[in-house]
Amino acid sequence: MTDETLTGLGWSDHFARQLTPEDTGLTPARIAEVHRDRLRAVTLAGQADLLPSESTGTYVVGDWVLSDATHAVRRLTPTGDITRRAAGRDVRIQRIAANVDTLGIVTSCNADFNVARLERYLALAHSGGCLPLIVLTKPDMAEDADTYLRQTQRLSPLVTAISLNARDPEEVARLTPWCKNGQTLALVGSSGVGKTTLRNALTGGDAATRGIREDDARGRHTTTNRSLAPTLAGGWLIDTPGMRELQLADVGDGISAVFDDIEELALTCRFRNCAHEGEPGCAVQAAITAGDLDADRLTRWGKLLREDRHNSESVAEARARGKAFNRVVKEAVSKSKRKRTPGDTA
Ligand SMILES: Nc1nc2c(ncn2[C@@H]2O[C@H](COP(=O)(O)OP(=O)(O)OP(=O)(O)O)[C@@H](O)[C@H]2O)c(=O)[nH]1
Ligand SMILES: [Zn+2]
Repeated sequence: MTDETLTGLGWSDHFARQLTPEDTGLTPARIAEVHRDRLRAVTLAGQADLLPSESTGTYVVGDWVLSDATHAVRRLTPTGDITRRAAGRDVRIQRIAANVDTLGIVTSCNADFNVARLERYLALAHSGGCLPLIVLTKPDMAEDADTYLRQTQRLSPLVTAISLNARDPEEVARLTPWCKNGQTLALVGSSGVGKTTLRNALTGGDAATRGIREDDARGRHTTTNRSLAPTLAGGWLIDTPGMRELQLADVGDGISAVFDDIEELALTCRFRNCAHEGEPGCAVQAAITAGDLDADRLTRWGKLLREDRHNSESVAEARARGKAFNRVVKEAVSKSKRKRTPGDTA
């Protein structure tokens, strides 16, 4: 099942390898929208509405499923998941999108620009198994657009950064390499940085942008659907709602990748548990003194690590609590069963 057209939907060997003889008769479908009681999918035959075989919360935009034309019979393991800690008091990891090739991290050349936030998104991209691409919008409105680009390029030699006016379709066309030939690009970033404007240019759509929506007396102001939209270049675009409550959890590997320079230095500190706060023989502090490492960067690394640990620990704790609660319920149920067993005089 390596049909060229399936490749156009984002299919690859990664999914083909998961097929078993039992799947004969089922066809691959890619989830484009998740609704309360049904899934909208794209297939080789066009769009299809499928009934989920698990709770719809199991599926996210970008997932591949095998379908019998009515149901999503089986969900295939994705190449990676973009996740976050769910907003609210419940501690829960929430999948946001799956099978994303490139995470387009959108920020604008103004007050939205924030190095620490970019680093969080880079960690998120790494943990989600996708390539990070930083898109700096509104350079046309900034006097010093180049300084933003330079700061971004300094983040990591592995990061590609592009500065473009999202309102100019010719400039937006520079994003084509990341969303053609079945490639999936997902956009993340604060509200108002230009994601809808980019989406419209890339897909030929006409979703209302923030500028237009502000004139709208009904006060709609956020993009709520997370849908998979075909791009004009033959790829796919996932536009997630403004992730203002982005909380990192379980992305320790991503943080290590983004701050590999510091983690490598830390290996050569005299003490294995060095906190890099002035201990003797600290290689990290030595690098700061020598001007090889930015002290702010060390602070941001520490903050992200603490955030990730806090959120991930809470997740583990919540799981443990859930298990303990289940045990109590089970014990109570089996006790009451024992009581009701006929002939049991105990
Ligand atoms: N001058 C200029 N304006 C831009 C650029 N990108 C976006 N805008 C404008 O900024 C405003 C916000 O853009 P949107 O595309 O709605 O932002 P968004 O990220 O989709 O916002 P949410 O849907 O709330 O997440 C609109 O008025 C756009 O026309 C740019 O590169 N240059
Ligand atoms: Zn140290």
